[in-house]
Amino acid sequence: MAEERVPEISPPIRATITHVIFDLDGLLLDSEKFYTEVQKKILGRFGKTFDWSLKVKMLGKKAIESARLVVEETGLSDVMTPEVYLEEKEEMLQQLLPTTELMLGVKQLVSHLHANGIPICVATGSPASHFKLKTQKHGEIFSMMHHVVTGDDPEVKKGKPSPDIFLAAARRFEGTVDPRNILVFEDAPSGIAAAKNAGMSVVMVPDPRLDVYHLKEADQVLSSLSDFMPMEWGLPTF
Ligand SMILES: O=P(O)(O)OC[C@@H](O)CO
Ligand SMILES: [Mg+2]
Repeated sequence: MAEERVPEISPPIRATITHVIFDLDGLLLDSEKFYTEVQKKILGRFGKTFDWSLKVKMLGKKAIESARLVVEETGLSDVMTPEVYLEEKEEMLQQLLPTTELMLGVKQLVSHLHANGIPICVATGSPASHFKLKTQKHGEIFSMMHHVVTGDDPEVKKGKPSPDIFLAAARRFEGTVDPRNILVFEDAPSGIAAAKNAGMSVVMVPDPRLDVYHLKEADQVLSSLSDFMPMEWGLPTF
């Protein structure tokens, strides 16, 4: 008797994606650990600890917004302004950021989307000067990005969870792009909220230490970018 062939069943398409926006820190780059290290060192000098709950609030934010949060929430306001706090961090970051490595699956996914003509870009809360330092070893990957929007861009009035940065990133693609056709990749709760506020779909690749309640607004949650299935989003398959 001939063996019965079981037809392959494709998963339903979640959305029809034509354009992709990548977050940077903690998503494309393993750079959050450097910001954490520097924050711990500065706070340690004042006998303060830098805990995970504060780190979660800072993820994805513009540098000055993060600095304000640290200074206010750790009671440093009497000894330091957010601006001085940023300056304190800078020297150590200048040493650490150029050593930044890519996260798992980045090379494969970015190269795949680029090779298949899907317009891709970066939207990061961090400033342009830090983008340059962090990406200097990874020129090939970042040359595939159509554009980069950083947190100090004049169009980014408010950081994530405001949709400003993702709407600015969408405007800089060629032609008019409907936000419903844009997929954002993010690691931060504030970034998930920003993408949803911009009317976009969002795949979250969270730090495993994040509490599950932070994951619920994401359209999909993955352990790493290497688990992403383009077909589920109407994108060309690997
Ligand atoms: O928006 P991203 O690229 O995550 O960067 C902002 C912040 O998380 C850096 O500590
Ligand atoms: Mg991030």
